[in-house]
Amino acid sequence: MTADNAIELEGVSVLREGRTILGDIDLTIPQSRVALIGRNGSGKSTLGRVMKGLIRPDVGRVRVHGLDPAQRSFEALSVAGFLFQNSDHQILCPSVLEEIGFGLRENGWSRQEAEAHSLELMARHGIEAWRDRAVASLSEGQRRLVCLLAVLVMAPRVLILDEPFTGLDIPTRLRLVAFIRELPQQVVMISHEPESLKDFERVLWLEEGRLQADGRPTEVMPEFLAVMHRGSEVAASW
Ligand SMILES: Nc1ncnc2c1ncn2[C@@H]1O[C@H](COP(=O)(O)OP(=O)(O)OP(=O)(O)O)[C@@H](O)[C@H]1O
Repeated sequence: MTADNAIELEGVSVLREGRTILGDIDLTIPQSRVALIGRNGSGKSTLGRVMKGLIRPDVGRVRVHGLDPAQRSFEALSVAGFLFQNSDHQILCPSVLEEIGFGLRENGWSRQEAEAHSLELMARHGIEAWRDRAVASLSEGQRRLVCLLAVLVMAPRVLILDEPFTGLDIPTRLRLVAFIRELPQQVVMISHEPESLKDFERVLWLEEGRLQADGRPTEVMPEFLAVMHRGSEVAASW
């Protein structure tokens, strides 16, 4: 079955060096706000990358709004946008305007068209004055916003955000939370911060590449936090 407004995974496994990084994941995600939580190394980024098509599963099938995200067509490549945890992994161009228009240029838009479209998006977010600034001269929070706009300019139907709040101060984080709240896209967010998940409809908790729990934040978060705090007590008793 394929739904054109949901992310679907059927029997998805990812294996590396003889280890199961993701094991037999079955999911249908029609909700518009979904969080991936879990301890370090539990497979969250891998699952996000599978949804974006950056990793092809060794076993199983993925469909994002009806498309295989690992297909090389423009439609399939742009169905989901991925915001990397570290903006240095995403930034490819020297200036802000070039960075935001890069994906459009790659997809055959002329420089003029890409710049006009990018500037319009920048103006909507009040940063058109940054057009010629070197991306390297921006703060981490500003770079995160540029990366987010470089993803949004492609008009993806789904946004996958890998720990977008890491390293941001409280005001910048709150601005980003508000920004994400208003997005019309379906959002899948990897986050360790319970505070940022208040608006979320569904939380998927991964443990060692498998689904440990799946439900509303009020159902999943108390148990998750209790287990994580027990983990820290074990660490403290070493
Ligand atoms: N290419 C690879 N080769 C071997 N092992 C890998 C590879 N990619 C990921 N892994 C392993 O898969 C596991 C899951 O990694 P992943 O980055 O998905 O976890 P995560 O939950 O996002 O972790 P974190 O919270 O630390 O970012 C880790 O043990 C990691 O070492």
